[in-house]
Amino acid sequence: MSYRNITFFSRFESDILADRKTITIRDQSESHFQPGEILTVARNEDDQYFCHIRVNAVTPIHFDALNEQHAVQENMTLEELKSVIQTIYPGQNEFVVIDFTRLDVTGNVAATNS
Ligand SMILES: CC(=O)Nc1cc[nH]c(=O)n1
Repeated sequence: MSYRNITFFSRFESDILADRKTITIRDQSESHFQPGEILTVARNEDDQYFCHIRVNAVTPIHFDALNEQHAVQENMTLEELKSVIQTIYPGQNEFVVIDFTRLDVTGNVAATNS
């Protein structure tokens, strides 16, 4: 079976593999993912595969509505999160929050609390 792809910057890889990062905030160009969909995850810099994730929810959000809960789910402070998003997407305000669960190599949910 083939899955759609998503990439993350390599600096996020360790947090994703440790289940410390369980959301990603993307612009409209990546708002097409669907709840229940399984995605193949690779590093943005070298396209190296590193895991699969299951999409739990895709929720529109304005930049100004980002809050502490999002920051916790990104394993960042809110200040860091807003800075990261403004750097990746300069001048943009409309995003989606993609809530995801990492899958283990057998395709099962990896974390025990999901
Ligand atoms: C490659 C890329 O855009 N990666 C991003 C963007 C926003 N959030 C995130 O976790 N990763």
